[in-house]
Amino acid sequence: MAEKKQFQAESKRLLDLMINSIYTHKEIFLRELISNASDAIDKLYYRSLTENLSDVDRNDLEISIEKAEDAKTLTITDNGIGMNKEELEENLGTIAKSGSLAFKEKMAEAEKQDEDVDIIGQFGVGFYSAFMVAKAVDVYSRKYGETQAYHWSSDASDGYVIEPCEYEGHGTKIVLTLKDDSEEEKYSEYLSTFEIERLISKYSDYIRYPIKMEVEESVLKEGSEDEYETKKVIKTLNSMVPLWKRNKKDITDEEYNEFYKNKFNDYVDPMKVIHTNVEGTISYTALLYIPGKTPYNFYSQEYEKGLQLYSRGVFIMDKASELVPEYFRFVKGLVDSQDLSLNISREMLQHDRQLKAIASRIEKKIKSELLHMLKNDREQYEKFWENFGLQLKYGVYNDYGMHKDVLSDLLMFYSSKEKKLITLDEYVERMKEGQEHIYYVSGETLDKIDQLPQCEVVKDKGYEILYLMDNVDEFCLQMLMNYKEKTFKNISQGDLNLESEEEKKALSDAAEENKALLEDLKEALTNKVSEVRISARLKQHPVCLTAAEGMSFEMEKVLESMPDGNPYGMKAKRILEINPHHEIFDTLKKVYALDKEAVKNYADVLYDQALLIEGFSIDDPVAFSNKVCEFMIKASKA
Ligand SMILES: Nc1ncnc2c1ncn2[C@@H]1O[C@H](COP(=O)(O)OP(=O)(O)OP(=O)(O)O)[C@@H](O)[C@H]1O
Repeated sequence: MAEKKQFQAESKRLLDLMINSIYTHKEIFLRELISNASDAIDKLYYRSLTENLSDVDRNDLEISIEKAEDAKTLTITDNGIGMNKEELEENLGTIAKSGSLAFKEKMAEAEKQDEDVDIIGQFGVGFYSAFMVAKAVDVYSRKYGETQAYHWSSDASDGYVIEPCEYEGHGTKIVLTLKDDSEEEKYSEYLSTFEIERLISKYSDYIRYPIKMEVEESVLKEGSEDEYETKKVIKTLNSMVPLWKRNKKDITDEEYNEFYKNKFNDYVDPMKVIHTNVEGTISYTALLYIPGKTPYNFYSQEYEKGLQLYSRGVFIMDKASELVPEYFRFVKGLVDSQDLSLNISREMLQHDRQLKAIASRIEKKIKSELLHMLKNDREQYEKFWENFGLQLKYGVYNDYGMHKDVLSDLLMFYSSKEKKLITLDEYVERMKEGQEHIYYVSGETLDKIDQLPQCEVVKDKGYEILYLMDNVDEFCLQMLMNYKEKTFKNISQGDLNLESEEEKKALSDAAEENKALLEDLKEALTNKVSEVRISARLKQHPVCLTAAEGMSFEMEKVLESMPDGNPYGMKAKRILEINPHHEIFDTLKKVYALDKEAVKNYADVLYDQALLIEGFSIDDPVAFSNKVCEFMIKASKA
């Protein structure tokens, strides 16, 4: 008796999840097993072409399904590449590829919340899904080119066994012993010819190898013209035409969507399907999808971009990353070209001229489809933006701004006007006459930004402001430098130059008159601010903090939040601005006239207030609170 082995810890947990699954779409197990079978045949066929294997004939490659009502077994057989002992162990005993951290975390989360729906849909758990419907699974396999076959078996509860066995030919046979029917679930349904045909046509119709099954058909009796008899015939259940090879107008949305979900392991319909046929110096078909939801690991290193690559319908490789640029890495799909060599390897992809040409056209196609969506279906584009906008902004910033021109028309930001998303083009279109800059300001949330004192004067002038909330936003605008010849201007930084000549004069007079006061305030805030000045941007609020040209506050905050902190202590140069029209300024003047020392406490409190408004923490909250109390007590005595 062969030794019983235990599943790797994660596999065991995944299995338990499957066995006890309440997932309503258990029927997907068949699609998963057929998809594995088809992959295995793909691998063999690919080898046969690249290695000239004479004993593999394309016409013999197939998947077959057998059912036995009495034994309650459903068997799926392929004559693909097969697995040897090590591969059985590695592929079926452990969650090899999916054994990633994110997967484990997600699983722990799902277990905690008793939620299996998400995890099954999101990860396309493949082989293990068999255990949703089977109480025992037997896998018989013989690897192509090897003589010994092996039998892997498990009833899931107690590990698995691998032992040598007899097996004719190469490939894999998977026997599922279905669970017993219960009140809630009728597993025996999966043994009905009608149900199997339905599942194959729903999920696996496009599989490029025949899926065969013996069925009973009523046929005319030999020699008779009206008498029928029931005969057993082998029927091919799938049409075998790859979806992307079919005529676009004959494909329904549902077919596109089902294909996407099956092939790219998603459980939500895609938001956009791009199916394009290009004929010319280089011919190809591309079937591209923009997912309807951000993949759970999209913004992590683990996410692998790329398209599946086919040559004349023969699968070459998964995730050919050269086919989509980094900023469109959310696009999933495949490319099939008759002009590509089957022998193309991953290393060669980068240098392949044809592939580069395809990639460049794909990039243009994606962009034009996105622009089309932006113009014709705003709601959908905004949804797209919420899902993947961040990636486009990174795209502008990365590679020293090399791709900014491709992306600038696709960008969106919230704006002060309606607190809605707008494009840069829309901003420029509705700029007021005489407006020179595209104004922006950064902050945590729309509401917080909208309250910023700095916004007042700009809004008063009737200028729109872009509200930036993502870390990358300012970097992205800095990289763009300008849009349609309008430069970007941070309203929290430097001079805004929005005053009339008259106002300018009044401000410089006030500065001149109060020079000593401003100097002493600055002195009181030594090492904290580089300047205290009369503000040209405040209307109602008493104070604000602005940054000198160069580094902005937002950039400082981003640096601080980096994993290695801000090692060189780079800080934005702080300027404390005081509103000369606010009562606090008169108070300062009065106090200063009576007691020059007394303004120091005012300086501290005003500075701390400005820090809080700007979203910084204050150095000494206790001192701040004590000083505010002191002022309150004094006020009550006055
Ligand atoms: N019929 C088969 N023939 C040969 N190898 C197989 C077969 N079924 C499964 N395998 C091997 O087992 C591995 C694990 O299969 P599983 O379905 O769990 O995941 P996957 O197919 O790699 O991923 P996913 O289902 O998420 O696309 C496969 O990658 C493949 O190497």
